[in-house]
Amino acid sequence: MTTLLRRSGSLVRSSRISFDGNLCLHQSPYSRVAPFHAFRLAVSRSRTYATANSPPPKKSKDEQENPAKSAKDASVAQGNPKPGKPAPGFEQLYSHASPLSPRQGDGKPSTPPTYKSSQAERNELDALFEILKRGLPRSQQQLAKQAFENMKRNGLPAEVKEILETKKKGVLDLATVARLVRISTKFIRHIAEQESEKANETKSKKRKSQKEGSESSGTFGWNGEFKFDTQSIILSLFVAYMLFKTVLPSESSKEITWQEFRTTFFDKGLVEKLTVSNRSRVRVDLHREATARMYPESPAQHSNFYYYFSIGSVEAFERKLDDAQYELGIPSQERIPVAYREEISWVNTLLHLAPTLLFIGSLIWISRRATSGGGGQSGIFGIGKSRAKQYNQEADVQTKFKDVAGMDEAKQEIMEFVSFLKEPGQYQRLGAKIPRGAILSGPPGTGKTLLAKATAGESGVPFFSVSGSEFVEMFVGVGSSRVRDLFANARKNTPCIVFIDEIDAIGKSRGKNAYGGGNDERESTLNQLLTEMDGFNTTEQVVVLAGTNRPDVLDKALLRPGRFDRHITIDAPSISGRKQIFLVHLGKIVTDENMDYLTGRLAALTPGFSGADIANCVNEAALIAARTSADKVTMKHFESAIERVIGGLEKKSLVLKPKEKRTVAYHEAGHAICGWFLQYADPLLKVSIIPRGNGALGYAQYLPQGDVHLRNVKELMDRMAMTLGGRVSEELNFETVTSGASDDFNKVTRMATAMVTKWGMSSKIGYIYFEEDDRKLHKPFSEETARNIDQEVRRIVDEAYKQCRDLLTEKKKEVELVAEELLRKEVLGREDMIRLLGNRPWEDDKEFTKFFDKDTKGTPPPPPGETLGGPQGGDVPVPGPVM
Ligand SMILES: Nc1ncnc2c1ncn2[C@@H]1O[C@H](COP(=O)(O)OP(=O)(O)OP(=O)(O)O)[C@@H](O)[C@H]1O
Repeated sequence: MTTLLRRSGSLVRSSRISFDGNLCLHQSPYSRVAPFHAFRLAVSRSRTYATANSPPPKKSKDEQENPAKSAKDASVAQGNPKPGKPAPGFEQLYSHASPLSPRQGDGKPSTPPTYKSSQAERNELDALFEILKRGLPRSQQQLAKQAFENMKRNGLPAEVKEILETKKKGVLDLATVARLVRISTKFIRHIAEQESEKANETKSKKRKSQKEGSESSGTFGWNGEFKFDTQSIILSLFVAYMLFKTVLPSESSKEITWQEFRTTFFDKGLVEKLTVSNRSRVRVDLHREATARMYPESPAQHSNFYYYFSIGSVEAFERKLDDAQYELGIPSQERIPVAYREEISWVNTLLHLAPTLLFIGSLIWISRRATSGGGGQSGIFGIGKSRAKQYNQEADVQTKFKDVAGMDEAKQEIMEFVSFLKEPGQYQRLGAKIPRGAILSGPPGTGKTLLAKATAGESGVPFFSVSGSEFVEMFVGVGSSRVRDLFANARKNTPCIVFIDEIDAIGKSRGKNAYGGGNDERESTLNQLLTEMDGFNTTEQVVVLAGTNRPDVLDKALLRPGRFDRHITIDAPSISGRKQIFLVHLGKIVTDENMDYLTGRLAALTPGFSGADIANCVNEAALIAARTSADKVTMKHFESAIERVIGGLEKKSLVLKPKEKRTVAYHEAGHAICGWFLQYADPLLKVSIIPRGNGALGYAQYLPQGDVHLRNVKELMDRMAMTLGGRVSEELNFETVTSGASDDFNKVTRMATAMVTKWGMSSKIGYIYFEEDDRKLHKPFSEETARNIDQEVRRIVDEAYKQCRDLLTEKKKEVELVAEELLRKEVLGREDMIRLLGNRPWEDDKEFTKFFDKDTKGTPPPPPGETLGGPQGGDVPVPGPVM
């Protein structure tokens, strides 16, 4: 017997018998009851056939005539005079068309009668449940219990009642037991169905509410669709792993020693199979049921759990196992099977691959970071791609020619490109060659980019905008590759406009770099550009526009006809141009000023302003108005904005000493008197001795004498005399002079030098032009000429000085008058000057004066223009062509 027990196979056999035998503990009628699952199969099979094929049972005539009566009779016949209602939740059981279902007259299942149970019957039910339970899987035991409890509580169905009656009589045959099992199964299934229905209902309600929630909030919730993006995959993997870890016991295997293996499992015959992995580890598979019975607390009963032990060598293990089996007397045909296998450990494999994966990952990450900052191209392969931004003609390029004020000639020139892009046929028919491109050159902010955009907007074609510097990269060959890519893109999108801003970054003249060698990368980029521009055929509607502030440094090859055929120069706007630009930008501003007067006055006040300066000024005025909580922008705000743009913010915190203030006032008065009494100088518009942000101790604005294009010697001499007015006034009114006139001297010297070396205004030097080139080490003239130039410059400045000194000596009283008034009021305007000095002896340009002399509202005439001399500051008007 001992031997038999130690044999694992025998143990299993005996355990099965005892398990089945548990069901038969009660002798008599139950003793041969088959396990529950076998009945279940049989019952469900018979039910299926019955429900599918049998017609409802025929009713007797009496039943048909009086169904209620017949039901009552039936109940009475069963010894239960008052049939009750079915137990709640059991109604449906009878509502299915099955032979079990009692039927009403209309063929619909009727509510079956139930019978109140006695205590004895309830005890019987408990006993029946105990028997049934053993044949049920654990998951169903709870449901079965619930079914029996329901019966006890709410009444017994007729059939159950019948079975209990039969049992009472002591004759419970196999067919009756089968009936009992069938009814119980049905109840259990019914309860299970109800629960799952309930669960489904709750689920669908939840889903519905989630859906509604996500729809109403406009966010995307889970809608049953999988999105295969990296983040979802990683998230799902993580959730799956966490679930796996939660559902499965964290310890799915446990190491034991050989001794434990022997005493705990092997000697007790619990081992089913051994598996040797990688010649170092033995997995022990146990007979689970037997182990569970012997060690109820052991984790070994879980299907995913196993024990293992390590071995030194396979040979030693086999020897030990043989010895052990021999000791136990296990015959060779019943010995424990041993399998061998080689396993690959994923963890080890991953650890081996980790450095390589890490390296590749870092490479990809670095390349992405390196290129993503610059303009949207990602990945190391995107480095040679063009970074031009493409503007869509419908959505992005809304600029039209009406938004570009002034520069009528430039617009005229560029208009031809628009009509070429719109109607190419008209040109091609006449055999005209279409210009390939145009270079727009001019000072910063004069509207070159704006004009190019307007060209694209008018012609309704895609617009590629790129800056010259975006071709430049530290890698060799990237520039030319980007040029190639840009033009390839453009060709795919014909007709289109390509705009290269700041083209001088790549288009600089080759070989001009005298020092330090050439820049091969830049030159190869330029060569590629030249090639691409040559590469168009006449039918390709790609127009290349380029903008630059330095047309003088561009390579000649770039400018030749066939590439950039048109050279369009955009200068700082004239007074009428400024007026129009103000008009464009004032469109968005809330103001009730008279537009004609406002734009005229502002244009007069802003000589030398570019379009960008004007846009800035208008915006600044709106900001000032907003800061003071005004409802509209007034002239005062515009004037403050102009002052601010020119001179910077007033520095009220910087308080000058009385002596310094006096010097500044006399200095400014000197300039003002010269400007008032010299015929070709500019009369004062506004002067203030409040220091401003950029280091100037004062600020003055002079009325410009129209847009001047030529200056004669007399005008230049008057301007130089006016510029020296500050210092001369200091000399005449104080014991000593200050450093405040240095910028005046700079201006005067440059004017005088230009008169001598460029404008042929010195009879001694003659009609010679000497180019200033700071990069050249040697001057382009001899020592003697240099000496002569110096003498001539000195002579001219001395003459201007004399002229100024004579005037200010004569007008010493007036200087004092103006200076003292300035000291008192800190700010003087044109009206103050007229009040103090009378009308100017010379006629001023009406174009300008009309905006200031008309000003009867007392608004101080505002000021763009010059900043007044602090120690390092400048003052005095700047004669246009001289500078
Ligand atoms: N003629 C104009 N009409 C209306 N607005 C203008 C005009 N010129 C310039 N502006 C304003 O100035 C801004 C800057 O102009 P833009 O960028 O075209 O100058 P740019 O000549 O290309 O300057 P840069 O040479 O520095 O590139 C424009 O956005 C516009 O608001």
